[in-house]
Amino acid sequence: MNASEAQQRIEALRQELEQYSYQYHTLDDPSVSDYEYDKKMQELMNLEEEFPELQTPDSPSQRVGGKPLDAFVKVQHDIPMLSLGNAFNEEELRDFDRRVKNGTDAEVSYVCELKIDGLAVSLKYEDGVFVRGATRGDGTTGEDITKNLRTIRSIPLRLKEPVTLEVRGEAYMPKRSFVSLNEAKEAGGEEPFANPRNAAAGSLRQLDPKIAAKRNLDIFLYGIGVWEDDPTDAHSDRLERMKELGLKTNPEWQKCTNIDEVIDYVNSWVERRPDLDYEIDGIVIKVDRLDQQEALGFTAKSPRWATAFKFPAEEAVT
Ligand SMILES: NC(=O)c1cc2c(N)ncc(C(N)=O)c2s1
Repeated sequence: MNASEAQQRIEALRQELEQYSYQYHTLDDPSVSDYEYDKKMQELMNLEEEFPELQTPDSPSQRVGGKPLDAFVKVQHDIPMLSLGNAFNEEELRDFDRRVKNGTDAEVSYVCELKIDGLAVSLKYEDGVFVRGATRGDGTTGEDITKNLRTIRSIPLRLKEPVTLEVRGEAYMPKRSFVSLNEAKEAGGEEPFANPRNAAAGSLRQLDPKIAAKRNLDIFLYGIGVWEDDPTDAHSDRLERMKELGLKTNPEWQKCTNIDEVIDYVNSWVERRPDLDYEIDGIVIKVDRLDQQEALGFTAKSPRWATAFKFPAEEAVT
């Protein structure tokens, strides 16, 4: 096989492997057997080894990259990753609703989303290619953990369209993975992690990507930072658009036309919380229309157009 034939075969294999990975990790709907996937991946790696000039960083073969880092590089967030104000009961949710209505002139709809108990991260895509991933850090300055985030199979290395944007989300460790990781740690005489959030944070702060790659981490994306020519005018549109681009969003979000519907949604998830395969520590409620978000603005550290209803700490995952 000559270089141009290899180039064609490599391109075809990359497309196939990216689609398989998207089906399996993002849609949770595998389209081929692991054997088939591994066979194609091995063929791609063999071709990239035979023709190293054809290797590119966005190749599916490059998920678990290189040698350990010496340290994490600091990165500045173009738009701060803020924390959320909290509500702990129904009355405080109604107070939030009153404040929102005082700050807007029209009817307000909300979007409710599960508050994932993991590590907040930012993913940057340029012309559709994943170029940088960072921790939230103090909201202004985070750490570059791109190599570790590339090992999360549900993070696409290339979006379905060549869009330039920065998205925010929560990397997390599924409950089942947390239990088996702690069993392995205890069997090896190592200190177990206290909870899945610490396990996810600990895994993503490893300097060696090979360790993160073994931790079966996952992610839900839920927000936008910088987005050139953003075509949306509501948060719910953004969630739909992120999904169209191949980004993994949480399927349980719901639009609510008033605070009573928000309270019903919150109460329903108090009951359903143990059924989830990942930990949540509450519900995030956001004003849906972006122009109303803009009118409401921010306090020194939180948006006025969102709040987090907090659940009591979940009983330990064992
Ligand atoms: N600190 C924050 O702004 C957020 C934190 C989280 C979280 N841990 N999980 C989900 C969402 C969401 N769906 O918006 C948010 S937003």
